[in-house]
Amino acid sequence: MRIEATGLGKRFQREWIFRGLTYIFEPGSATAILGPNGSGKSTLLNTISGQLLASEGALTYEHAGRPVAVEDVPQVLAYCAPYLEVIEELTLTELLQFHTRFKPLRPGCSPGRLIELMYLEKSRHKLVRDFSSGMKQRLKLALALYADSPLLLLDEPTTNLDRAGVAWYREHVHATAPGRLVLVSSNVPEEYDFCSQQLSITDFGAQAAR
Ligand SMILES: Nc1ncnc2c1ncn2[C@@H]1O[C@H](COP(=O)(O)OP(=O)(O)OP(=O)(O)O)[C@@H](O)[C@H]1O
Repeated sequence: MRIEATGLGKRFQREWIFRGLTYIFEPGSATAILGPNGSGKSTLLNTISGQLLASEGALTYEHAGRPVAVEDVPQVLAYCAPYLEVIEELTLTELLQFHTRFKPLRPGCSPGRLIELMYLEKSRHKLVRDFSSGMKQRLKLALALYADSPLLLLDEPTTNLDRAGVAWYREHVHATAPGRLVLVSSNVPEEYDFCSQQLSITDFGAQAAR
């Protein structure tokens, strides 16, 4: 997956959140999007994923040498973010069966295997609503990391995770990132230190856009 941003800008009403971003996200690369709270990292990820419309500039997507239309980006995208929820009325097993009908897991990974990888065997019949916040985050991360998708977006991936959870994230992001285009929005080095590229939003974010 390759994404090219040209003169990309986003504003809400009169407030520019970022402006003038020209950048190529190369296939197989991992990029950390860095910046303080409120600087526009999530807005940038949502714009790049096509969920928010850019206010100016252009985004082009390419996968396996073919252009991808913005409306087809959800099919190639796996996204984990604090503001994206899973269906809480289902048990873990039901949720995995439902979710993977639309977002298949990578070859060789089944819902049963994912439960083992998450160390959630004892909770397979528990309602997701009754998961702790850390269990829920591990579930959301596992669904994104192990999705069979060439584009992986992670927004503050260790939210709600304890030390063991952070170590789990690091192990599994290392296992699943290679070969995909990965963007990580973060302030925490241990979330993004595997990324070979860094993009500081303060270079084209709200301050720079004024
Ligand atoms: N839908 C919206 N309408 C108006 N303003 C918005 C909207 N979404 C975000 N903003 C504003 O855009 C700015 C950037 O927010 P954003 O969530 O992208 O920052 P962030 O860098 O991800 O922050 P954090 O690190 O705290 O998650 C903030 O000032 C926020 O209030």
